[in-house]
Amino acid sequence: MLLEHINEPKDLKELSVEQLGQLAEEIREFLIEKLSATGGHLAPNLGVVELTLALHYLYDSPKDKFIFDVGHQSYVHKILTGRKEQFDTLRKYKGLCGFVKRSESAHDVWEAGHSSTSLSAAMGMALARDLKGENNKVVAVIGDGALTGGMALEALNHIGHEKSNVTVILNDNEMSIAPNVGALHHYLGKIRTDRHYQKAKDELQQLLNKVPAIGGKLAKTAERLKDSVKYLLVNGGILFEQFGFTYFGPVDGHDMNQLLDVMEQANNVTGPVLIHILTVKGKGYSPAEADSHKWHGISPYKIESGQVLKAVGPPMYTEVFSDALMELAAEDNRIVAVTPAMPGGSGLLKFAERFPGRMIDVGIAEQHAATMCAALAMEGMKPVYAVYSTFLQRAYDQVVHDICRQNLNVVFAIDRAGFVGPDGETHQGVYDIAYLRHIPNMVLMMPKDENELRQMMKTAMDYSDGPIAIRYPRINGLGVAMEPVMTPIPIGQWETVREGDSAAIIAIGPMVQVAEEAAELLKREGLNIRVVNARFVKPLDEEMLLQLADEGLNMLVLEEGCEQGGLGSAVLEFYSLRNKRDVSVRIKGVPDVYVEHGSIKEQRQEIGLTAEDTAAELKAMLPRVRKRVNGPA
Ligand SMILES: Cc1ncc(C[n+]2csc(CCOP(=O)(O)OP(=O)(O)O)c2C)c(N)n1
Ligand SMILES: CC(=O)[C@@H](O)[C@H](O)COP(=O)(O)O
Ligand SMILES: [Mg+2]
Repeated sequence: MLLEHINEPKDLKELSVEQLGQLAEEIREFLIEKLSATGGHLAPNLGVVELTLALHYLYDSPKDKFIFDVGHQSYVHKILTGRKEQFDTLRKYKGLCGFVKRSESAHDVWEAGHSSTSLSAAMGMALARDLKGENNKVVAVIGDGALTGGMALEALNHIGHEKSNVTVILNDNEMSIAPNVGALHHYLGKIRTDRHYQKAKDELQQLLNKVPAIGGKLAKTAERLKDSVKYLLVNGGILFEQFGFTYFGPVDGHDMNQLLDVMEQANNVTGPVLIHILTVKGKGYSPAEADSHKWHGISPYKIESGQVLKAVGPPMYTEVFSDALMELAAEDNRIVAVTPAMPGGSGLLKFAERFPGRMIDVGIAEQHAATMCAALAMEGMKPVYAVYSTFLQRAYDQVVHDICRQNLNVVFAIDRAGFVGPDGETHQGVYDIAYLRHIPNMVLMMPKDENELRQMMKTAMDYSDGPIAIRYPRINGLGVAMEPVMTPIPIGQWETVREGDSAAIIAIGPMVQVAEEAAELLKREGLNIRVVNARFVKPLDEEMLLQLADEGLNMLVLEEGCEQGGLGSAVLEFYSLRNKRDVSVRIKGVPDVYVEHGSIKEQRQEIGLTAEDTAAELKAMLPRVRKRVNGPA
């Protein structure tokens, strides 16, 4: 076994190309075995084994800087840089991060999790290098999916302009998470299917050979035609060449010899270089090769059968959203679903099958998706922008400038709101309450359970006065009864789910259940805690807030979102703006920290968002309670 002797990149340098090939197979077996227990981004990593070996074989990390776009395909890099022993902790609490992580290794020079940032980072590092008079290599590895992200094209444009010494390795496996989309994808496809080019080129040559030697101008024209057509055919990377890059490729990204050869050639070129490699997502594990969409990010599985060990239970909120949307779309053909490259994760695959042409995947283009939805609404359609909370951060200006300011009736279906678990700090959906609620015309709501999500879907579809957003978490529902008819909820109306006169918890989303559990704990201590389902962040239920203040109840606002600017801030602002000085409000949410990977349960424990924490928080707020003398409360 070669892998056991590889503890840092220099251990690769003595290996032969054949040994590198053997090592690649050992790494594949390692990944398949380890991730069967931990889950993770298996397919992307199986596709970059040879590439990552070639990088560490040829270059000198960390002096030479490797920047992995998104970073979900950095497991091989981690194996080669001294972290293979930690793979049993991958994406677990306080364990190995599933993305590049500077605190883990000096070889991790740039972190991500969100797509399409690698080329901008590469430009910055190259510029710093040049200004400091240093001479290290800067290499960005970007996938064909990430290349559809606007930032990547902005950076490509700038790098070509600056003619910086940057090497871009385009890992083209024809997949984003789902099959990739876009004109660029089709362009790459043309280059990829070079056998057609090859055939055309050969036919052209044979044709020209048959033409009897013709003198004069015609001969010259024919020659020029042949050369320009040949150039175009041969040099599929014409687009990148026009951007100022020297294009190499397409290269078989699993052929060590080809990879090393082309990367050595590229090493001798000054200015921007783009190496286009063709890989297979999921290479070496047949279930992943057969369905790399499913195996992009996978739960633990049985290696032999490829059977995924999914926990059973009530439907995920995403599934409830998807079913409700299809029910509503069957009745309203204005409804169009828009996703930035997440049709699977956002639950839109069945919708796309059932309503052909009404599910639009724009690629990794959250900003474009938002403004396109604004225009769809402007023209009388009912766009449903399905997006993860964390990825909607990319489109903040478009939400303000194009959608809310023009007061357009876009429905935001914000998934992964709150803690997301294993993806950790780059993916936590804990900022959208803060970055949406202050925008004029926005309506923002969150259900306490899956049945209320259905009601909110109907509420949103019936609402036509401007933008409206529903946020829901990356968890299973509570298993509550689902009312067959979706009944809309009056906009801005909260709900008291538990009566009480000792204090009140104002909770949102899954925190309502936590609040009820805390109230149950405190009941044993003679406290009657009221629980309010603050299902609208905007508008607030002003009547209920004034009533709570009039009753003089101590209030604890409980939210799985940032405390600064969140629901609690909204409540405090409400009272302050009305000069209500004699109110007691405390906020319990996510403090000013990043919450790293682990399970959602562990993340709540770390932050103090459990029922026990909430009970303790409330007791600390209340004057010592005298035991009731006459019987239970
Ligand atoms: C801004 C943003 N939007 C969406 C995602 C979700 N996402 C993660 S990886 C990925 C696809 C990346 O495709 P590609 O770059 O081709 O890499 P591959 O997995 O094919 O190796 C997407 C859409 C993200 N991480 N960041
Ligand atoms: C790397 C990336 O951003 C996506 O693969 C993300 O991990 C998907 O998240 P879900 O697993 O919540 O769909
Ligand atoms: Mg890809």
